[in-house]
Amino acid sequence: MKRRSKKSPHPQLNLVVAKKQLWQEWLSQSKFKPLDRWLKQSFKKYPNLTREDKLKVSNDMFSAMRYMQAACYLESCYQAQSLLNALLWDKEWKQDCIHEIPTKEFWQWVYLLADKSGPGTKSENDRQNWFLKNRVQINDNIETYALVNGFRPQWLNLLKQRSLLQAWSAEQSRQFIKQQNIHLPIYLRINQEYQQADCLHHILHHIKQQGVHADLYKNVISVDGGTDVQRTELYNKGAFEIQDLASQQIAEALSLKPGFKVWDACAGAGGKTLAIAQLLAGKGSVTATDLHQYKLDELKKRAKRGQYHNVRSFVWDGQSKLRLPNDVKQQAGFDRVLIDAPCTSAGTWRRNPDARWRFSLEDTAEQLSIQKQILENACLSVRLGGYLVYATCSWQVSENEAQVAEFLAHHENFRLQSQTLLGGIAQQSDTMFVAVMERVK
Ligand SMILES: C[S@@+](CC[C@H](N)C(=O)[O-])C[C@H]1O[C@@H](n2cnc3c(N)ncnc32)[C@H](O)[C@@H]1O
Repeated sequence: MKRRSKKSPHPQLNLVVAKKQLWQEWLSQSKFKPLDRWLKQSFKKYPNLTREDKLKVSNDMFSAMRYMQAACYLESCYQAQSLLNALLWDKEWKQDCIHEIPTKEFWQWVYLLADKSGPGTKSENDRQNWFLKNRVQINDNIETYALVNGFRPQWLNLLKQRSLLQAWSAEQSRQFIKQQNIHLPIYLRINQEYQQADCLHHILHHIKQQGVHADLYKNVISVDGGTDVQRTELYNKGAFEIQDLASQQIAEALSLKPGFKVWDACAGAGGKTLAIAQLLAGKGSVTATDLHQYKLDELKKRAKRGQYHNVRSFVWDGQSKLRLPNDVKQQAGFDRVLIDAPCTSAGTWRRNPDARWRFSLEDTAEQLSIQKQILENACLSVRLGGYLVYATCSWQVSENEAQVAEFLAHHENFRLQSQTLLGGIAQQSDTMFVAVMERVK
C-alpha cells in the first residue's frame, strides 16, 4: 500500500493562510495573553506547518507586537501627511485601535520598522519614502523616537527616574529604549557536573547540530535561532536549564556557601531555586514556596531531572509568617531569604514584546502592594546576620529602589548591602533588579 505523504502540496499557501488566521485569532482577544505560550498552543491546529514555517510566523507576530503602536501611529501620520504630537496621540491610543488600520498597511509598517521590507508595491514605496523623509524629525523628538521604537511616550517619566539613578546620558536612555525592541538569545545555565571544559564543548556542539547559532561565554551558552533545546537529549539528562543571564546573576548575589539554609519565597517553577541548589553543592537546603501549587509541581519535576535532592517545596501565600521547618528553627531562621517578587515584568519586554501592552499604572500599584506584604512577612524568617535578598524583573524605580527604601525606613534591623540593576544597557539580557539587605539586629 502506498503511504500518504505528510507534506502539503502547497506549503507556501499553508503558511500564508495559517499566518492570516493566527493573526486574526490573536487580535480577537480582548486582552493579549502571553504570545509565546499562545503560539505554542495555537500551532497545534496547524499540523502541516514545518519548524521553519512556525519560526517565520512567530518572528512576524513578535515583530508585530514590537511595532504595533508604531504602525498605528505612522499610518495616522501618513494619512495626515504630518507628524502628529506623539504624547497626545499616545494618551488616546488603546489596543483596540489596531482594528482601525487595514491589515495590509499594518504589516507594511511592521516590516519597514523591523527592517524586513524589500522593494514593494506602490503603497509600500510611498510609505517608505514618507518615512525616510521624516526620519530625522522623528529621531530628533524623544517622544516620537520612543513611540516609533515601541516605547509609549507616557512611560518616559518612568524611564527618567531610572536614567537619573543610573546616571545615564540622554544617548544611553535612547539606547535603552531602542534595546527594548531588540531580540535576545536564550541562555543555558549549565549544571555543575557538566561544567568541565570538555562537557561544555560537547553541549555546545550538540546544540549547534540543531542548526542554530550557539556561543559559549565562561560557563554560559547562548542560543539563537529558534530551536527547542528542551527537546534535546542533553536537556532530558539534566545537563542544563534555560535561564536568562540576569536571572542567573540573582542566585550569585545571594553569596551562598555550602551548608546554608535558604528560602526561595516566590519560587515559581524554580528557575532560581535550582540555581541556588547548585551553588549549595548538595550541602544545606532550599525551601521553595509559591502561591501556586502547579508551579511548584513543575519545580519538583525540574529538581528531579537535575538531581537536586536538597530542595523541599510547599505553598505559601505571603500573607503571614512562614512556619519554619525544624532544622531552620534550630538556627533561628534562614541564612538567606530570596524574594523574587511578583512584579510588572517590565524588564522582560525584549523577550516578550507583547508584555508591554499589559503594563499599566493600575497593575503597578497592585504589584507594589503585594511586594510590600511579601517583604513584611518574609523578613521575619531571616536569622541574625542572614541576608534578605529582594529581586524583580522590572526596571521601574517604584518596584525596586523605592520599595527597598520604604522597607528599610520601617525595619531598622536590616541594613542595605547593595542594590544593582542587572541587564539594562550593560548586557544583552532581561533587565532585573537585586537588593541585598543584612539583618543586623
Ligand atoms: C517573578 S515570579 C518567580 C520566578 C521564579 N523565582 C523563577 O526564578 O522562575 C514571582 C512568583 O511569585 C508568585 N507569587 C505571586 N503572589 C504571591 C504571594 N502573595 N505569595 C507568594 N508567591 C506569590 C507567583 O506565583 C510567581 O511564581
